[in-house]
Amino acid sequence: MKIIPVTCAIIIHQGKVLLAQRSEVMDLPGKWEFPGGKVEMGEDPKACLIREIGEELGIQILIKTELTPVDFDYPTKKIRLIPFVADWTGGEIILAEHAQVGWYDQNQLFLLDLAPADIPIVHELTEKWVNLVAPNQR
Ligand SMILES: Nc1nc2c([nH]c(=O)n2[C@H]2C[C@H](O)[C@@H](COP(=O)(O)OP(=O)(O)OP(=O)(O)O)O2)c(=O)[nH]1
Repeated sequence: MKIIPVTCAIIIHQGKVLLAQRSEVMDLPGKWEFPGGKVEMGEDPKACLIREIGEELGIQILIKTELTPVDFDYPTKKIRLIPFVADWTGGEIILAEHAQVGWYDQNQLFLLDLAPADIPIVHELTEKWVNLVAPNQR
């Protein structure tokens, strides 16, 4: 089975992280994830993420750092989830696809019913938190 590349954004704002809950009509209904989506043929992953965040949330982001991609096999597909830490630089959030979004403290993330591919990313985020978030934002 071919691996589908998917980008996702860890948007950190005022010391909190934006998580989105997938809606009933999406794959993995009800699961929480970092917003993003599939990379199109020939598309640069960062360009994909900027496009997906614009489409899904209606906001602009500035991509800062890439975390470690996660390969995950779901029953019907294999994905490579490519996470980028990003700042929210403009626009107001208007949901186009997700059921809801929320801003969470780093230590609340494991309380959510996360998409399984996101769990290693949340671990890495927790480990690197002090390096990723300035002291006045924590
Ligand atoms: N966007 C995103 N998708 C994730 C995450 N974790 C995870 O397992 N996935 C899965 C869910 C989907 O099976 C796949 C991404 O599909 P998607 O539905 O978000 O992407 P898309 O908007 O480009 O898809 P489509 O509706 O056009 O087919 O990756 C995550 O943190 N963010």
